[in-house]
Amino acid sequence: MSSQAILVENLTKSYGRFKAVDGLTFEVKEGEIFGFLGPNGAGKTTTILSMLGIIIPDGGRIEILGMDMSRAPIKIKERIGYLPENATIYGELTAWKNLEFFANFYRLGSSEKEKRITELLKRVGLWDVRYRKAKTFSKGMKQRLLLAQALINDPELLILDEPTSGLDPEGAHLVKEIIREARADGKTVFFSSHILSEVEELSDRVGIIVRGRLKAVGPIGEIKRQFMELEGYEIKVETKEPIPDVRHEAITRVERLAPNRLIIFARSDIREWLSQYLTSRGVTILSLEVEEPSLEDVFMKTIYGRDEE
Ligand SMILES: Nc1ncnc2c1ncn2[C@@H]1O[C@H](COP(=O)(O)OP(=O)(O)OP(=O)(O)O)[C@@H](O)[C@H]1O
Repeated sequence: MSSQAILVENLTKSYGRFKAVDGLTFEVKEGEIFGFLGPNGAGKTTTILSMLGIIIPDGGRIEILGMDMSRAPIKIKERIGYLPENATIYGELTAWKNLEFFANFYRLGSSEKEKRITELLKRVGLWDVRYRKAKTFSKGMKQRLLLAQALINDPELLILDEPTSGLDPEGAHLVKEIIREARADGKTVFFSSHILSEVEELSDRVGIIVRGRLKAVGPIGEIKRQFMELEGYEIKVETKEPIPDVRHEAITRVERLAPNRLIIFARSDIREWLSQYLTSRGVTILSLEVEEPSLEDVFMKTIYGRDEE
């Protein structure tokens, strides 16, 4: 049994001459929530559709739950749940009937089917309105019904394309709760979003895609650290006495604001070294701060960063 729920290797897809996905490689581990973050048009949906076998990629390899997508698409689909971007429900059918319709695609006995539908309607908070036509539902209620639909076959892996898109904060919160519960149940969740805060809040690991390419992948904390190593730590130091020249292999640049005030740009956090160095030269430190970029900065710079120009 593989410990990866998803393996995407060197995935490439063009529409005409436009490369929507360009050599994408990442993996999603079993049991984790993986947030696929990127601006509109970055290639998220194209990647997802390739993972589902709906789009045939130009190149690369996709393994889902240890199976090759190009060889076992049907077997794979039986074990995953999918929520498309802008999915629609049957407005003329009740919540119950909507789920029943999808439950009929899977080989479930009728008591098993009823049990599953009951559980899911309760889980997504639609039990009390199960006999209401879905067209009377709010956007958030519709989205929760769609999530229940994606869960109908008790999938091992959930693939959700922009699951909170267009929802108000309350609606988005409920959707996030359902996603967390799915993980608590042992399911793996892959979801896409262009909303940084939500990806940060929900994901165990994150992949950032920009113009068809993966810009970073890993736990948010690690991505921030990697970025800081690349972009530099900004260390501000203020002392009582004038500061002598500071030299360290991690320092990329020094800005002297005053004889006793410096901003040091470095590839690592050298505060400890700096404080020892200055103290050993009889300089009293008044303040020593390091500037950490917010994830917002990381994201923005990843998108509009130098190598993109
Ligand atoms: N069938 C198609 N024909 C031509 N171009 C396409 C097609 N589908 C997508 N594209 C283009 O490929 C790029 C990637 O689209 P994709 O839908 O994968 O991005 P996305 O990250 O999911 O964005 P969004 O969040 O806006 O859906 C976009 O520039 C889009 O215009």
